[in-house]
Formats: sequence, C-alpha cells, structure tokens
Amino acid sequence: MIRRGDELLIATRNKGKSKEFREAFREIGVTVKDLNEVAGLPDVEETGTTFEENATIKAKAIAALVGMPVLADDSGLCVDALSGAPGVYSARYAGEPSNDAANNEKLLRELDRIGAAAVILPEAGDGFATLSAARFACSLVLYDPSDESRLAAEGDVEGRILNRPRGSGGFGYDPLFWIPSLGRSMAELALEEKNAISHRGQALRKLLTMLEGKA
Ligand SMILES: O=c1[nH]c(=O)c2ncn([C@@H]3O[C@H](COP(=O)(O)OP(=O)(O)OP(=O)(O)O)[C@@H](O)[C@H]3O)c2[nH]1
Ligand SMILES: [Mg+2]
Repeated sequence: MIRRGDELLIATRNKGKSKEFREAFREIGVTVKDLNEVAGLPDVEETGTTFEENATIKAKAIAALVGMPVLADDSGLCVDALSGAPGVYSARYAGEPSNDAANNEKLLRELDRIGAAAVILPEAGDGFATLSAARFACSLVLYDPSDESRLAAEGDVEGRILNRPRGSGGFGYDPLFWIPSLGRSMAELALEEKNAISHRGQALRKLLTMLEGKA
C-alpha cells in the first residue's frame, strides 16, 4: 500500500508533525505532503473522544475528497496529576486557534493551581524540577478509500513534566517533557533521536510492519 517512490498525503496541518513524518518516510523513499501543501482541502473537526477515533475521522474525511490513501495522526499529552488532561484537547488546551506557547503556559498554571509537588532534578542543572508523570500518545490511521481498508497503530512514551521549558527542538509541549532515561527534554533531541523514541515514531514503525505483512 505504501511503496518506495510513492507520495503520501498526511491529513495534518501541524508542521511539527509533518517534519517528523518527512524525516521518517525519507528513510524508506516515500515523499510526504501535508494539508498545507494541497489547495482546497478543509479543516476536519475532531469530534471523537479518543485519539484513534479522531485519527480515523481525519483520515476518512480527507481520503474521501482526494480518492487516495491518507495517513492521519491524532496525538497528545496525558498528565497523571491532571487526570490525563489535556489528552485529546492537547492542541486546543488554551483555546483556538491552537498556540503552543499558550498551551505550555496553561499546563504549568494548572499544575501550579493543584499544587503539584516539585521534585528537584539535580542532573538537569539549576532550578529544574519535575511536577508530574506524563505520557505522549499517538494514534495513526491509514485509510484507503479504494477498498475502504483501515490500518491503525498506536505508540506512547513516558516522561515527566518540567517546571520550566528546556531545549528548542520539536514542537508543542516538547520543551516541558523530560525523559528520565535520557536525562534530556524532548526538545533537546535531534529529529532522528526524537523519532527513535517518540510516540509517533513507535506508532509509525508498527504501522509499517503491519503494511509489510500485508504486501
Ligand atoms: O510536544 C509535543 N510533541 C509531540 O510530539 C506531540 N504530538 C502531539 N502533541 C500535542 O498534541 C497536539 C496534537 O493534536 P492533534 O493531533 O489534533 O494535532 P494538531 O491539531 O496539532 O494538527 P492536526 O494533525 O490535527 O492537523 C499537538 O498540537 C501538540 O499540542 C505533541 N506535543
Ligand atoms: Mg488537530
């Protein structure tokens, strides 16, 4: 369903996501396009209550319009101390249009409001602490309108929320996401390093393995 030399449309307007997909698919010779590069495609409303539901909604809606297989990603950050919030609302946590800086500020405000206990991180240097365990989760859905087939895969990565941002890579909440096993924030990882461990990278590797099995 996806072969070397193919072009694949990803039903996303998030340039951070497309950058990560572009890098991952480049390794297998597949060119990636996102919704910002194709004129006339709508924003799809995310009315689902789970990542998988939303990824399915996005993939099907766009595939119906372009008549080709489409990959969609729905993902987010689930924070233990906030009972799993922001979850499926991660992009719109601080309101719409979505704004990474405002979302990060709201996350720290909410953790402060509930009095989340700060655990000092000596290995991170001056003034850094973590406030809660958290995970990034990603659901990928590849939908092919020619036979109405749907492939779905999930990935997640565990970490802790930092009390202040660290690093300049990645996107979204990456500067606030500390990975204890690496002793770095997600925003301190190079693109390939992030893809090697991230929720999105794991989901994508699972999906590609499923596709190989079908070929
Ligand atoms: O720091 C982060 N590193 C990541 O790797 C990551 N993956 C997801 N997220 C957050 O979760 C929202 C997804 O929401 P989402 O799946 O609806 O995507 P989106 O609305 O940004 O674009 P689209 O794909 O829907 O067009 C994003 O906006 C981010 O806030 C991440 N944050
Ligand atoms: Mg979205």
